Amino acid sequence: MSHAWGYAADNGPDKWADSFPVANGARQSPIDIIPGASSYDAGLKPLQLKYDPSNCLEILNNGHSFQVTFADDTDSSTLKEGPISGIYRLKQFHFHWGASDDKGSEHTVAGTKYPAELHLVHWNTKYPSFGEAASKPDGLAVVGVFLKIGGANASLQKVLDTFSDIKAKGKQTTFAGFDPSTLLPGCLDYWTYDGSLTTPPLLESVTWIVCKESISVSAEQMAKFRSLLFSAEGEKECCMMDNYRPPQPLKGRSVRASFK
Ligand SMILES: Cc1ccnc(S(N)(=O)=O)n1
Ligand SMILES: [Zn+2]
Repeated sequence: MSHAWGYAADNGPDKWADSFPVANGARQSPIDIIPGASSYDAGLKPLQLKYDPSNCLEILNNGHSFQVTFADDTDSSTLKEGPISGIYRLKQFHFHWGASDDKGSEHTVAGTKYPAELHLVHWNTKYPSFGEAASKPDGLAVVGVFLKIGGANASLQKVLDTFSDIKAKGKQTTFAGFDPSTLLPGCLDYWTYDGSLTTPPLLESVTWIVCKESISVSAEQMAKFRSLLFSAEGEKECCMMDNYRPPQPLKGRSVRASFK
């Protein structure tokens, strides 16, 4: 791929292996989660997510999605327990979504696609930084939450209200005091498996933790997601949608469930 990766026909997921051969690796993400084929593991602990809103810094359109970035210089916004050992710090959260409400999530559940999926990205503090951790097999832990069409989500609306400031690629704005735990479902039952980043560089360093319960989003709010642009100011406008990678081969991996 002579040009930057994206989600179009000429630079999308089917082309990523040209520049990132790990795209065909043994532990790629996302996957189709088949509940009946997952195995309940009584040894899996409840997730311990503790976030400090004062760590929330800014929101950025990075040309592939938008991300909310957190200060990660202390252990004040962390993921512990669950399937992981040690302390993982929250680095950022972002979303993936579709051009219509019948698609958009990266993980699927017995083939069911959701209109969007939230990813909360954490890195293992046994390593000195996110960048270092991202190259280690136990370096990252991403909590995935499905969005399902229903009532408007007041917490999500706080994020959507910044979109006029970050419409184009490269735009960012201050976003302080947001508590990402308000985007979590009430029940934190989860599936977990060993996987990868779902966008280049597709590093196989992620312990995936996918929540069984979804959060709500209204159809109007989903339309707002699609008002963002893949393109930068001055470029031909290209609406940001269908920024999801389809499920990848399981290649013998097992998926464990924290619930019966
Ligand atoms: C930080 C980061 C980079 C690439 N991909 C991901 S993702 N979609 O696997 O969470 N996160
Ligand atoms: Zn993601």
